[in-house]
Amino acid sequence: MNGLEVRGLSYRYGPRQALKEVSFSVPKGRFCALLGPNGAGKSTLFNLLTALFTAPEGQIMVAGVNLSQEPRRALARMGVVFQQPTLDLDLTVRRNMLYFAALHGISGSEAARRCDAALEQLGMGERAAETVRALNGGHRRRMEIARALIHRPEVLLLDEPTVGLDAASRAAITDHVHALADQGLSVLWATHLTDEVQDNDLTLLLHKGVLLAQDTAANLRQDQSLQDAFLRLTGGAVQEHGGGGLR
Ligand SMILES: Nc1ncnc2c1ncn2[C@@H]1O[C@H](COP(=O)(O)OP(=O)(O)OP(=O)(O)O)[C@@H](O)[C@H]1O
Repeated sequence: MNGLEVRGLSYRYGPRQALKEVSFSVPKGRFCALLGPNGAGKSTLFNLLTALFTAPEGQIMVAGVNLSQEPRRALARMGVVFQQPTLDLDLTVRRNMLYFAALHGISGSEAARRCDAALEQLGMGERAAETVRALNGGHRRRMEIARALIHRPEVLLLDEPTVGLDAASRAAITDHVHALADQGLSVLWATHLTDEVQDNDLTLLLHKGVLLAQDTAANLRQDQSLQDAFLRLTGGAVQEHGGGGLR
């Protein structure tokens, strides 16, 4: 069974078609990079996958559960890291985590155990007692990812999670999330930064609402850089931007 399965998904803002018949799947234990320049439709796709928008056409299955038919069950199988941080800066890392656990109906020693385990997975175990305000941007992001794991989801969605971070923090976070996929999680990672994608990753290239390609990064790029492969596939619509980015 796939972690995430999307079939024939379309979405319009009035006359503007933001997504057109998008279909893809992310198997269990795979890291899937959703690459696209600004305006490609990544945020629209995320809003549909997280049920913030309702899809008028198409089907989304989360770990085998139909999102439109059983939203609560489907969302319970999904962890989400949104582009905008949503942390209480004045609480400790642990308090933030426990609050989130409580929202999922997890409390007491079970919540404490899960909180410690999730923080360890992101290399954040020693930071549990610090207030979030004292953490740097990279550690705050890692904490948010740990928090998204506390209810043990099967699918993890991340919407441009490294925006605004330095190169070292970006590399640490991408490595941690690749390790989570290796442990069995299905990961969908939206980005416009090609250097966050590894050769073995599934890669979706979204451009103007259409999936132009889906394959491993190695197959897509062949003997080129991924950046150059994108230029080829998008007919030059994607331009180089600092840090291996697409705009
Ligand atoms: N509320 C809206 N009303 C009308 N058009 C919209 C709206 N939101 C997005 N769009 C359009 O839909 C298309 C897809 O936008 P979307 O924000 O999903 O792209 P994106 O890949 O997330 O881009 P970015 O990286 O800039 O966030 C774009 O053409 C955008 O202008």
